[in-house]
Amino acid sequence: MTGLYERESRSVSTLAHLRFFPQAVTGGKGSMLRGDDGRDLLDFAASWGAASLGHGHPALADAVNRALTDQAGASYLSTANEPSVLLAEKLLSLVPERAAGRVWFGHSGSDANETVARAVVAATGRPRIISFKGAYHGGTVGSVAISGHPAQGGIEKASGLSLVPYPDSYASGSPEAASKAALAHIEELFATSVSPQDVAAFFIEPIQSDGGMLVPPPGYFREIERLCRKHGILLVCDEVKVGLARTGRLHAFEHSGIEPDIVVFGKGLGGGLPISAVVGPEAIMNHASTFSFQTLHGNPVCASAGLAVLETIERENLVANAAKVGDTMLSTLRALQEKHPLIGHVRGHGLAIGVELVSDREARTPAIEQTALTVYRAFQLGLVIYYVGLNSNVLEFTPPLTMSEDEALRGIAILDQALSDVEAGKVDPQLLERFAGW
Ligand SMILES: Cc1ncc(COP(=O)(O)O)c(/C=N/[C@@H]2CCCCNC2=O)c1O
Repeated sequence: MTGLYERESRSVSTLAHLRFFPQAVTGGKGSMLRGDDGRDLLDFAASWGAASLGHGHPALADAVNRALTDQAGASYLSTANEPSVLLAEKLLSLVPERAAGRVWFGHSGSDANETVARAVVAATGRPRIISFKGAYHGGTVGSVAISGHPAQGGIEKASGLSLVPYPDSYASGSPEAASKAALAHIEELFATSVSPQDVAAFFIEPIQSDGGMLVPPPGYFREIERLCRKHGILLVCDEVKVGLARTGRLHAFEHSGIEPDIVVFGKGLGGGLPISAVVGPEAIMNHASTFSFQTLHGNPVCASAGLAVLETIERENLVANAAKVGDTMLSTLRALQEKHPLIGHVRGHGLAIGVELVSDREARTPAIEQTALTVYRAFQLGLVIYYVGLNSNVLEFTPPLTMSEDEALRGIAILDQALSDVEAGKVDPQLLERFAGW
């Protein structure tokens, strides 16, 4: 345990802790973080996907410095400011026509999804919302209320919420079986307990990330879109973690061939600064004033960061980089399945990848302790990677969009060693005593 980590334990609250190992950093550049012990750490997490441009990207630093040096206030509540207007105009140009109405800015994916959950009910007069078991839409009261992640069990859900299963092709044995089962559940819901005309919105993740990096079966979300259109249900796509180039397309929903009514952005939009955005139809987004606001929403510094991220994604062709480097990672990880019995399934698109670890391939038994030991050992060897999943057994790869192929292969080599060490019983489970994970 390093000095900084010990000092943190005597000063910073644990309320926000989601800790897997004693990571303590003092700086970073590109795909690298600098540990307080001076170690170079290769970052496959990018702070849960927020550091989309890596660390210390000059375009982001320059944009933030300019916005702070000539500061157009610190909010958009009671004044327009140029950076937030420019960013709104840019986002409107990037989403499907049906969503290109107005843009709301927030600080986080949580406050964005919470705002959508309230606005769709208020604007449509429909009291119900559908979302998925395993979904993580946020950590605030109103976003937890429409989430389905087991880590939030016991926290109150929205009274009109229906949670339905997300199709899991690995658990179901095939994409076809997964899609059929998940769609049958929705048909049953509409036939027995929920009138579709009462449903304001269906919240989806185009890849369910905290639920285990679940990639939806081909055609599944086209069918969900068809049902939504048929019943006048707004399709809300939460692109907070896997959006904005991460999957090798600008929007992750493009892989499913759908056009959401409302698109939610966060995390990587700010490149490490707190900004989120909701882009949706004018009828929803202009339903009222003084409906959802916090003082620093739409501030010009974070809006400038968002503009710099979108411009850098275009200028450095990061959509193509995510696709290329991600394909290399997927094929390299799949090759490792031959060597490591722990690897049950490798899945993802671009730089949104999940590796599910199992202790029994036939039964697909979640390898919960081995997953925790693997990420701890990887950290000891110089790689930062976290885990997700309903059973906390899915390694999550969300590296900076700027990561190079060489860095990707170097990180996978470290992971290879970590898996070998865990499989050989060389990693002491007592290391996990102070790290509760999810
Ligand atoms: C699809 C999706 N939508 C919304 C959110 C909430 O974003 P914020 O944590 O910025 O409020 C998230 C946040 N995800 C969590 C953040 C907490 C740590 C666990 N890992 C995540 O990526 C998300 O993945």
